[in-house]
Amino acid sequence: MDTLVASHSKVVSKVQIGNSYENRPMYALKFSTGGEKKPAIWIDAGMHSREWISHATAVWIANQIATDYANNRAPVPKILGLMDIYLLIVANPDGYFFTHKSSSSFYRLWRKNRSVTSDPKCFGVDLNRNWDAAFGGPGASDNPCDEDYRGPSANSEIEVKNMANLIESHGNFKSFISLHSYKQLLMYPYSYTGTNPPDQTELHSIAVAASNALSSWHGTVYTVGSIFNTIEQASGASVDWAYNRGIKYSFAFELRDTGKFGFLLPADQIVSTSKETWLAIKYIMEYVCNK
Ligand SMILES: CS(=N)(=N)C[C@@H](Cc1ccccc1)C(=O)O
Ligand SMILES: [Zn+2]
Repeated sequence: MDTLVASHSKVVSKVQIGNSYENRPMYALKFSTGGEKKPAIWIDAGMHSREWISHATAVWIANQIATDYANNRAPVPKILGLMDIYLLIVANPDGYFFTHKSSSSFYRLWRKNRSVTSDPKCFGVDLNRNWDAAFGGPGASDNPCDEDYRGPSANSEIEVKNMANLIESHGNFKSFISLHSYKQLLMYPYSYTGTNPPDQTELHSIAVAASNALSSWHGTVYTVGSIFNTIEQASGASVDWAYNRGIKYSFAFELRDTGKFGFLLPADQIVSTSKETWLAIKYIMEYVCNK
């Protein structure tokens, strides 16, 4: 991040949105051509720490946004002329650190954050169940030892609080994109209910077009739909929270693959995954900035 800011200081800056539970700084990259409170686009990665392809893709995309802007390559200059982009590469720093402590699966496949819970044997809250959106409903667990433990209350986790605070205090986000892995899905709200969101038709058509752009690169096939219909019911999810706050263009990606490697996607797929994902994200951003 520091290298990117140093080499593109006119358009990229680092914003500390707070610290994690274990006191690691949470830095979002802000891409802006100036102006106050311009409409903005949010992209986060790594909410689930074992989904390493999401962090890697976010790093690649950060560099792509900066270099496309510097080289005046469409549509980035147009997008940044109208909107700011906030990119949080590591939404769960403590979990990410934990996944690097050992290659044994207890560490490498850690998903949650690392907060102490009411059960001394079990650490961590699933940050994607801790948001104030149907919190505590079906699609999350109240057992601290479960992978989808929602936490004691909505926004109980400092990492979620930091993200929600930035988005709320900014108040002018138009799009919210959350990168996860794996399963190759491009999804929109809701996850807490099977009821269609009011903007389902528009969100579905954007997601279909974006996934077609993605597939055009390497032939990777994504499935498109609401989170509830496509992957599972989940309460307390970030994308539902964003949509309920009026951030209409809210999406979640499940990046490669479909299970051959799963969370252990080999590093030699990082660049091709990033390039195809960028085509989809670029499509969404351009659509939003034309609205
Ligand atoms: C495989 S996974 N854990 N990334 C699937 C991910 C699905 C989801 C995305 C967005 C909103 C709600 C739910 C989750 O369980 O949080
Ligand atoms: Zn995930």
